[in-house]
Amino acid sequence: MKKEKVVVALGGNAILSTEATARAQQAALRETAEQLIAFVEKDVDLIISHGNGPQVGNLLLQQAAADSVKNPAMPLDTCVGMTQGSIGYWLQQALYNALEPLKSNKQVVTLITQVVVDQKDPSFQQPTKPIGPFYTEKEAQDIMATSSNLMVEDAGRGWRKVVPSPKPLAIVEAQTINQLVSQGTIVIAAGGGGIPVIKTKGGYRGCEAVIDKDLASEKLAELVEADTMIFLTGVNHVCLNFNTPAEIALGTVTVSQIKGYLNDGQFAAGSMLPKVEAAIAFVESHPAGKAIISSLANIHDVIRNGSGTIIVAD
Ligand SMILES: Nc1ncnc2c1ncn2[C@@H]1O[C@H](COP(=O)(O)OP(=O)(O)O)[C@@H](O)[C@H]1O
Ligand SMILES: NC(=O)OP(=O)(O)O
Repeated sequence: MKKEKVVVALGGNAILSTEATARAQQAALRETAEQLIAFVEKDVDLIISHGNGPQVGNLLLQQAAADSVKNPAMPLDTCVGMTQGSIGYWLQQALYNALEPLKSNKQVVTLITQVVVDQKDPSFQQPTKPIGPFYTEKEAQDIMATSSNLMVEDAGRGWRKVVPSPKPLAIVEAQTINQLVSQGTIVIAAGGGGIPVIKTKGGYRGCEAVIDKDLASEKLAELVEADTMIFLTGVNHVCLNFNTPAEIALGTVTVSQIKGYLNDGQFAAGSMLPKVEAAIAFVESHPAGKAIISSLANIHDVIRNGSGTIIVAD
């Protein structure tokens, strides 16, 4: 019998909780992997993607700090590839260790993934994706005055560097991902939104940008014809009137209903909005499928009891 194919997009708190050391991120991913084992117990075909905003911004700073003729700073597309490698390594190892007590013979692989974008995407002229550490406004103004960096205020949390974030159009390795997952391998793919590449007459070429991981994960789910797309973030449900006394948690909603809430401005740009947009895009592309937005901590309830916000076709 054909297994359910699930794409899980991991939010920032799955990787980085307190500090950005390798040890702390590996510890966070150990806990994440233990939660993700619920999908192995359910016996689904599993593809996992993840973000890299804090990590790729930190890596760029490290590159700039060490830049010299003999040790040149790497460009942003290469840094995205480097974070796919490091976060993929941590998660892959954590998953193997979490699988060990189950005596499962499941294999786990991290796939370096290139995501095709349009060279003319307006985001190249107007950077929108916050990456790296947070700064005070004063620090941000000083950075902008002394460098070519563009900084913006990020959802009330502080100021961050912003980089272009073009829309994902296609995934170069989609077929390989599908082949691996159909053999029963857990595939970690499109990490950090994938490495942005443009298609030229001479072949694919990397470009300096960071793709939104929710949009890239949706594109991946579409291309591998997933049955279910799950966004795991910091809240159990998408809410109306979020963080107010009138907050209402959404359970199962249709695409039309959630589009209405979106048009009413219920979802914050840069946080819940891209998840809701990606969920809508997935269900519209695959009306038999469903998109779920919930938290890692709630994953057992999502799997067993249909908890979380579930977006379905009308
Ligand atoms: N309408 C909303 N309903 C629920 N959460 C919301 C809403 N608007 C903003 N949020 C916040 O957005 C967060 C998800 O965005 P973010 O932390 O950027 O994503 P990620 O988990 O992918 O890193 C939630 O944990 C919550 O704090
Ligand atoms: N690439 C990306 O969207 O990463 P974050 O979710 O960590 O910002």
